[in-house]
Amino acid sequence: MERTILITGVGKRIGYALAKHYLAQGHHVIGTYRTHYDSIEQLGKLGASLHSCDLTDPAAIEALIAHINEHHARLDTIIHNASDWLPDNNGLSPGDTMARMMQIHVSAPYQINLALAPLLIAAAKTNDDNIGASNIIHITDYVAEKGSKKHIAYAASKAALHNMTLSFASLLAPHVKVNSIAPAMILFNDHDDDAYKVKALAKAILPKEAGNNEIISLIDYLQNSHYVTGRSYAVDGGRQLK
Ligand SMILES: NC(=O)C1=CN([C@@H]2O[C@H](COP(=O)(O)OP(=O)(O)OC[C@H]3O[C@@H](n4cnc5c(N)ncnc54)[C@H](OP(=O)(O)O)[C@@H]3O)[C@@H](O)[C@H]2O)C=CC1
Ligand SMILES: Nc1nc2c(c(=O)[nH]1)N=C([C@H](O)[C@@H](O)CO)CN2
Repeated sequence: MERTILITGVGKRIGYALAKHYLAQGHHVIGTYRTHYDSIEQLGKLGASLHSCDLTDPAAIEALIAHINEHHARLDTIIHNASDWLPDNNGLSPGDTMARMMQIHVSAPYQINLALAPLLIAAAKTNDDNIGASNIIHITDYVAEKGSKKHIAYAASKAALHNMTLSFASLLAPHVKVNSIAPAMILFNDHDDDAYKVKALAKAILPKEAGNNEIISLIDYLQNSHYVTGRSYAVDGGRQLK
């Protein structure tokens, strides 16, 4: 079935891979971005609807919501991917650090989910099996359950994002499923040196950089399910067993 899928943070890495995957499958992708990379041009040429939206800007969030409600007849899936992996020693005050993490990872998804839920419900009802036919996916992090000594505010905000999975799953049943995906070592960053990579890989009993497809395959499964909701799906190489 052809879906309309909203993905936040499509400019690079996992969000970009998700957008390309669903465009290649013939779905309609609505992508938000902050920085206008060449990748945004590429996604536009592939047919994506693209919106500049800094999730720390309330006016930009309101404009995104208004545009989607006015210009998109249906919405089947929201993937909250956009994220800022801010360490606590980032130069901002602790108050500003926590406020930024909660804004991007909690407040923005909260506003978007509440405003666009009617579209998700309406889309689900167009399906023969309309139970659990639409989806919200919150991409959290393994550290939401474990904590992090160097990313305290980030980890707390991802834990709050998972708590919203529980609340929205109850609120939007039976037509909309709401699930978390809690990744660990999916993609290194360009600035990661060999020492960091060795240390990071050693944290899991499956020591590998998992890659985008681990997330893509799980989202494909969640979208096609009609029975899984209110849960977190770990993609972490068995870190809890180390
Ligand atoms: N990569 C990994 O190994 C892991 C990833 N995750 C989670 O998976 C998801 C994707 O990860 P990854 O692709 O590595 O993420 P990145 O940090 O590489 O990119 C995140 C995206 O979010 C955007 N973004 C950041 N801040 C804002 C903002 N204020 N407003 C709007 N957009 C913003 C970025 O835009 P811009 O390009 O402008 O910065 C970028 O497109 C994230 O939720 C992340 O927390 C969790 C654990 C491990
Ligand atoms: N927004 C982001 N969140 C996270 C990233 C990232 O690059 N962007 N990376 C990680 C690490 O891979 C970490 O899981 C390694 O243990 C975590 N979150």
